[in-house]
Amino acid sequence: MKDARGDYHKGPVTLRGKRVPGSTTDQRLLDNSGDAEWVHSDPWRVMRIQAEFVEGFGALAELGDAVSVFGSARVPREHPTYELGVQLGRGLVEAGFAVITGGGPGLMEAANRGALEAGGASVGLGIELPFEQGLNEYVDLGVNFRYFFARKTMFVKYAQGFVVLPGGFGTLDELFEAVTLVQTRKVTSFPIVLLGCDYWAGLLDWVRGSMLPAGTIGAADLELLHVVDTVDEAVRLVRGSGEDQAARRPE
Ligand SMILES: C/C(=C\CNc1ncnc2c1ncn2[C@@H]1O[C@H](COP(=O)(O)O)[C@@H](O)[C@H]1O)CO
Repeated sequence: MKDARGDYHKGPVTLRGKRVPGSTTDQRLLDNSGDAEWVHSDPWRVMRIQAEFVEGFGALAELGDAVSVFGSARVPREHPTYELGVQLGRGLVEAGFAVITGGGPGLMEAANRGALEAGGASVGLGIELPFEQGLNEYVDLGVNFRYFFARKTMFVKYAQGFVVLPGGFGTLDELFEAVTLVQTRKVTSFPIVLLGCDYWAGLLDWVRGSMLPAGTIGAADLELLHVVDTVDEAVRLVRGSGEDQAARRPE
């Protein structure tokens, strides 16, 4: 609406001069003619983003203790690392955790499969991709996201820790998002476990041999990553942190 000075106010936004629209918001709302391009505009995008958060929070609020598992979308079922993923899903459920993955194929499917077969909650947070394959068949609670950043919030908000299986760029993105949140203390008591010493050795060497001497991380930051070779060790590390959190929880 226009004020006495002729300024046009649209929520917190003030428009002046040639930016003042020739029609009011109500006029545009009630005018059914014209093209439908507006549904693809940023304000509508914000509504869809909000809806993703609301739906994600609603679906996961009662999940209970959970661990997010990341790993390659490309590892086939016959590969030994797939079996490691199945065992991880199983081990986490036996330790009392729900398992949250990206809901896709490969090692996500493996962890969901282990979780489901062990009788636990098996969550898949799917993402809309051009080459999307849908949720894997071992997900029993699935939420599909259009936006990576909304989905990432769910991985952190509803988990007590992360276990990271071998993976590519997607897995590294999720790993370093978590590391940054812990490093900047946006989340606390949040173990990040890399499962597969051989696979992760090169990355860890580079972190120690290049990042540390360059001063882009501190020595204490190295402690943020736990690298292990067995499911038992991974589960022990995330369970340990769960106990820390329980001890600090108010009565
Ligand atoms: C590549 C293929 C399918 C991709 N489908 C995905 N579905 C769900 N989540 C995915 C998918 N691809 C990547 N992600 C996320 O990134 C991580 C795996 O990425 P990487 O590059 O394979 O390591 C994973 O944790 C997901 O959250 C068809 O083969």
